[in-house]
Amino acid sequence: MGTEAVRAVEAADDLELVAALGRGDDLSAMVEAGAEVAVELTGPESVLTNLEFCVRNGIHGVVGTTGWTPERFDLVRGWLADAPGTGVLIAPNFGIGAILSMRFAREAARFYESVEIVELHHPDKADAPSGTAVRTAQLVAEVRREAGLGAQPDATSTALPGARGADVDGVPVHAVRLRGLVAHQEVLFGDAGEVLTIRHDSMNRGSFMPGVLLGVRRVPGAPGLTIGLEHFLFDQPGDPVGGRSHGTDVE
Ligand SMILES: NC(=O)C1=CN([C@@H]2O[C@H](COP(=O)(O)OP(=O)(O)OC[C@H]3O[C@@H](n4cnc5c(N)ncnc54)[C@H](OP(=O)(O)O)[C@@H]3O)[C@@H](O)[C@H]2O)C=CC1
Ligand SMILES: O=C(O)C1=N[C@H](C(=O)O)C[C@H](O)C1
Repeated sequence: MGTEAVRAVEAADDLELVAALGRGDDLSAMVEAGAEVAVELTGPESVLTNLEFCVRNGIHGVVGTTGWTPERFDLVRGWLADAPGTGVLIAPNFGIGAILSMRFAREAARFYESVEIVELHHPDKADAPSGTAVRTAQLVAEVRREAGLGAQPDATSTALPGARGADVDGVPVHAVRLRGLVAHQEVLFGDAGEVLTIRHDSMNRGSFMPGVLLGVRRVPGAPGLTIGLEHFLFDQPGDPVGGRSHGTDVE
């Protein structure tokens, strides 16, 4: 992802690549190079150190690294509270189709008694379930709560550990790791006599780059923490998903 992002920024006429850092490189190289925005694509074990450095130095952050928890988001909010004017976008998925599929899942959620998510990725992925699946489950669960839908039907009384997936906000999420895959997700909705499947496939990492570039262009104008690229994609006035006020959390 980092290699693709470097290529994408270099190819963009309106952006300038001033630094490209890898493991072990001195983060202060970003400050010395005058970086305005940093794109963070490493792993769950290093993202916090890198992002804290950026925020403390007034460098806006576009973060694709996954493995986030509510406690980790709170840490970022704490740093940003001391850095008014600095923006951080944390995007569980930069793929336009993935963001659309999350939106479609939100739309469908109130109509179905059952919902489960299957995410499928390459076996080099560190975190499970994927950030996208966690985010999708949370969005679906929020809509189910608002619609007054209760717990899902499930008569399972005996199961091997993991057989019913991870419980994310009441939504079972199943993670497949398979050589040959890139990044894929199915959201399965079920009700009496019908099943709706919303599937998205990322065929290569280049597919994430338009979203990365959108984040880089937009984050300087969005102080505070923004979770989800949809807030930059769907920001027409009156749009309930994208409407945002600058300087506050947007999730
Ligand atoms: N939001 C989105 O749309 C997407 C998000 N992702 C997420 O982005 C992250 C990266 O994915 P991917 O590129 O596939 O993973 P890779 O493992 O292929 O690449 C991660 C890179 O980060 C480097 N790295 C590790 N630690 C540090 C550090 N402290 N400082 C600088 N570089 C470091 C690694 O170096 P080394 O080779 O030495 O280990 C490696 O080159 C993951 O969290 C993944 O889930 C991925 C795809 C899309
Ligand atoms: O690690 C990956 O590859 C991906 N990670 C992100 C996630 O965890 O959702 C986005 C995409 O699925 C690819």
